[in-house]
Amino acid sequence: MATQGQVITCKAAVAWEPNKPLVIEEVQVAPPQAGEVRIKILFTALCHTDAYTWSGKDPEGLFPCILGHEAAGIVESVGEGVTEVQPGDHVIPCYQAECKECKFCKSGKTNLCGKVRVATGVGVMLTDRKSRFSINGKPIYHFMGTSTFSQYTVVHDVSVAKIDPVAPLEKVCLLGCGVPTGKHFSRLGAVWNTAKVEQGSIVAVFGLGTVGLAVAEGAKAAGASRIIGIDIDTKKFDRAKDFGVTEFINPKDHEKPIQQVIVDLTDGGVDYSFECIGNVDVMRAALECCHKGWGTSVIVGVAASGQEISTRPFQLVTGRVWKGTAFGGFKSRSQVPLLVDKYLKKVSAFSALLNLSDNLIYSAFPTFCLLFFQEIKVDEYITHNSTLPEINKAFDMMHEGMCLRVVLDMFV
Ligand SMILES: NC(=O)C1=CN([C@@H]2O[C@H](COP(=O)(O)OP(=O)(O)OC[C@H]3O[C@@H](n4cnc5c(N)ncnc54)[C@H](O)[C@@H]3O)[C@@H](O)[C@H]2O)C=CC1
Ligand SMILES: N[C@@H](CCC(=O)N[C@@H](CSC=O)C(=O)NCC(=O)O)C(=O)O
Ligand SMILES: [Zn+2]
Ligand SMILES: [Zn+2]
Repeated sequence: MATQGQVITCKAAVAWEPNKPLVIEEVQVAPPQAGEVRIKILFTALCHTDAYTWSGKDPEGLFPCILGHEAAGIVESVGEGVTEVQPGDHVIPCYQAECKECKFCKSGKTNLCGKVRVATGVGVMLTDRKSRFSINGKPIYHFMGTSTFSQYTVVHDVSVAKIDPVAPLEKVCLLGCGVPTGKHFSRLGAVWNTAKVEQGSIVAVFGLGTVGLAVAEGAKAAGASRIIGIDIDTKKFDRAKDFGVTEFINPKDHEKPIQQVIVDLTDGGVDYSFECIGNVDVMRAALECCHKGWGTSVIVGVAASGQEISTRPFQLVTGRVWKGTAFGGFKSRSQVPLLVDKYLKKVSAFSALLNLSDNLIYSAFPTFCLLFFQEIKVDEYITHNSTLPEINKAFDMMHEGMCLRVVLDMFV
């Protein structure tokens, strides 16, 4: 039966209150309005950021809401004026929009987009500042402009990446957040976009979850000579070797501050460090373990409301650089489809070569070819598969440190 223009009643995991178990509810999903797209979500993964907002520590967290932002699905219907996708298209909803028109998009300096952020930050759609989700007339807030813990969701058209229909949605759903955030994918992602790790660099990765391991993998591909993985959970260490980590440190094994331990081990500090946890004390350690004069530290983790970073300004005066990254610097609508192509090994070498200067093509060509044609790891980050009704157990696994990504089949 055609559902276009109709309210769809479907199942969704609703977060009624912070920290209270998600409840599988029958929700009503209104048809998309102008500039909106309704998507049938087939697979969604859980990211630590969902747990963060659910915990009540996100200043933008509103309840009741439908969490979820790492997913893939099929367009069910589109609102007026939507031209770039149509029903039946395979898509990845992107929490980071790309309108291609706002000053952010046009700047060439950032992947952040300003078009719908004001609405997605308060759980509504831009057109009328209302939610498309309700339960018996009670509105339920959207989350990150995606709300993928629902069998159907409505998103802004600037937040939809159309992908090759051949791609397995149960795998490429991971390209909606965590993996690209850290991964290089032919000189893209946090390691390349944000920090530009060079051959021979010493890299420290704090936090060996999906995001940290993707950073490690990217650093390895960039030619890092040492990749030091730091985690307080030693069961993370074995798996991390497969993602390129060469040395492990558990801060709990040391009396000295972890930054001092790393400085001592590296003749003055690392060239690059990445904080992939969301802990402001660790962010400080990650900056302070960087080498004087040039060390760069990238904040990837998301810290709780009220938390602030600090260090002695002398750390920066003496040449260390403190940066951050959102979605690894990727432009969502234009680059997520390329990541999918790369996963499918179909992307054209030519388009990537266009991104390189002549000198770089000449000097980096052999390395580039190696990187470009190497297989894209995505499946390796999926440690568990589950279903929507089992979502609370999936989050338990995350909190116990049992998993990397758990992918939920939304219709089982
Ligand atoms: N900036 C961005 O665009 C994105 C940021 N994130 C953020 O990145 C962070 C990591 O996300 P996931 O990998 O999904 O999380 P995760 O929970 O899978 O991994 C975090 C790791 O940090 C370790 N850890 C916790 N406290 C630690 C400490 N004090 N010292 C050392 N290790 C510690 C844990 O044992 C775990 O292995 C989260 O804060 C998440 O919100 C996630 C996606 C995108
Ligand atoms: N609402 C949060 C913001 C958290 C945050 O920084 N999110 C990251 C993505 S985390 C994905 O898993 C991000 O890209 N931020 C940029 C943005 O525009 O939100 C808070 O206020 O703490
Ligand atoms: Zn995420
Ligand atoms: Zn924009």
